[in-house]
Amino acid sequence: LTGSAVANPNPSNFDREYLVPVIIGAVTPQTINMDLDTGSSDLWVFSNSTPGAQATGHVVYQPNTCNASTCAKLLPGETWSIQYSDMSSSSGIVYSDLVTIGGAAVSSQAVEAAQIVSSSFTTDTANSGLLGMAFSSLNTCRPQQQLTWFDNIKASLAAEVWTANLQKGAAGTYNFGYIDSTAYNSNITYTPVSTLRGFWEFTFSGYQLGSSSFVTTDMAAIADTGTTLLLLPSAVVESYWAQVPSAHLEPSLGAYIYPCSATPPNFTFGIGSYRGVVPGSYLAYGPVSSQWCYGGIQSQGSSPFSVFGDVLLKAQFVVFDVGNLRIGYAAK
Ligand SMILES: COc1ccc(CN)cc1O
Repeated sequence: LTGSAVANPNPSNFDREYLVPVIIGAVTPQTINMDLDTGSSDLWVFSNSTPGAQATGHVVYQPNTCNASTCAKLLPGETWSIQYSDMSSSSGIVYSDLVTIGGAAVSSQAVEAAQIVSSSFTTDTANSGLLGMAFSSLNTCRPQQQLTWFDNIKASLAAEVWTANLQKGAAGTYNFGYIDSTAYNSNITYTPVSTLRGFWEFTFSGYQLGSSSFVTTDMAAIADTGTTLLLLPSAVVESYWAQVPSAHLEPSLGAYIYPCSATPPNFTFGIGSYRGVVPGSYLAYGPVSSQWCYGGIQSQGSSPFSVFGDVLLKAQFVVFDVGNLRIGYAAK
């Protein structure tokens, strides 16, 4: 078994997130566009349990709890509640239902129906749920923790692996169970993943800012498709933006902005001896005014790891190798 699904950048703004059409339900299937998120492990959707004012503009999951084996089933007493690093949150109840992604189906997947969503979810009307693809240890369902879609399907797949091939301003692909050797043009460099924090956490071997020399230093990072930007230690971020005249940390935004007339420098990361290049044009996130643009590299703050978000991931072919607990990067 294998699967392949399209990854559509959020239509309105600057590749803020990538949405995947997910088919939920057997008796009355619904296609729900969801943000595949390697930084979390809950599969949750806007639903008929979400207050109307919070669900306006969203497709909502309507579980068909009919009386056959293929119907949705409420999991009695199960609830979930999650808060993300951007302080957004959601919570609700849990059903079991058929969930198909790119032709690969899980018959009894925990589908977490939202009863409450925070405002930034409500306003993001292109996104009707999150599809957690981190490790199941982070799943918030209680009292019985639930498995991610990938954990449920992995034994049926040709290989316990999936890949992300995101694109700048264009549709990309998530493939499940196989590696498409036509999708990249360098060898894939793998490095071990630590699951101790439940994320796709790994060590990268250093970085290069623009045309400066490569700084060799082991650093921790997570690969997070659910984070838009590239988050690095504040000292590195300061050095990066120092290369752009007039770029500065804007106190009112808590973020670096730079003159839209400038193109930011490239960012290169190391995985062992592999060098992954993020073109400067990928690090231009979008305008905050007619003159000033929001940088694609920002500080990781007090986080103990950097966050390789979409602005970096879209420049690479990325292999999430669950079977071997490793992550792979290749140029494309
Ligand atoms: C408000 O939108 C989101 C909040 C948090 C995540 C997960 N990092 C994904 C989102 O699309």
